Amino acid sequence: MAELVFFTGTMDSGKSTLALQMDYNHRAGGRLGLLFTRHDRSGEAAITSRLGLRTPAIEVTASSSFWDEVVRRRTHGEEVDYLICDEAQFYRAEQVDDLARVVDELEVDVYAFGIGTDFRARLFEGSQRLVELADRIESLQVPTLCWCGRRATHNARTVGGTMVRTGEQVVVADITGRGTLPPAGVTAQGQPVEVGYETLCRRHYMAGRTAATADVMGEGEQLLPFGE
Ligand SMILES: Nc1ncnc2c1ncn2[C@@H]1O[C@H](COP(=O)(O)OP(=O)(O)O)[C@@H](O)[C@H]1O
Ligand SMILES: Cc1cn([C@H]2C[C@H](O)[C@@H](COP(=O)(O)O)O2)c(=O)[nH]c1=O
Repeated sequence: MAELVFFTGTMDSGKSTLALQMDYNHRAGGRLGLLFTRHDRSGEAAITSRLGLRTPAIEVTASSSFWDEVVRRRTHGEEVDYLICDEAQFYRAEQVDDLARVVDELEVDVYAFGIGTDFRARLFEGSQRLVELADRIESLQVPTLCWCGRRATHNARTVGGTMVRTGEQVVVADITGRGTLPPAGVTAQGQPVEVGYETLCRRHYMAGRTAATADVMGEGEQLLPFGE
């Protein structure tokens, strides 16, 4: 039975790496699949991992139809056994419905990867629909850590180094100080903005405390060892 699986975790938790590993393993097992992404940080139609892997992918746009893509390819004799869908938080709800239909009616496995919530701790449209429809939801196994040592659960956005809670939902950018992107992002409309992201535990997300403000912590607050 084909299935729709949603692999989710914070930014930088290894989703794209896992997406490429899944593709590699299925391909090695003789299955054929298609790779999709939307707004990858590289600015290209590709799935890129911070471990250095990069594989070309089909760019999903607001009008893309997964159903049409699979049916068209199969009509031309192409085998399609599975879909790898990265940055799935950016997909429209209708496109996730489409993915579920591809699973149920075409018997194609769909492996979707994405962050659950945005910088305001609100579900992205694509992630919400995946949570509603997926056969299984898998959390990434290697936790990213907050500066305090706790497991990070939230994605904070900084503008010019300061954490913000308002702004456009989609601003493509990297974790501050990591990756190849400068500390700048680009909105869905292509506007440049000075944006970075940082993964935080809920406590520090709610308090608005990023690593930059850790050295001016309130009294009584201590760095915690990993796991607590
Ligand atoms: N130099 C490195 N050495 C070991 N692991 C690394 C290195 N760089 C990145 N990683 C791993 O890659 C993960 C990020 O993978 P990636 O697939 O880009 O994440 P995501 O798609 O979730 O944003 C990090 O959490 C870390 O585990
Ligand atoms: C929290 C948040 C993130 N984004 C963007 C930033 C990155 O380009 C991607 C996430 O990429 P990753 O592979 O999971 O690291 O999403 C955004 O546009 N809006 C947000 O609120």
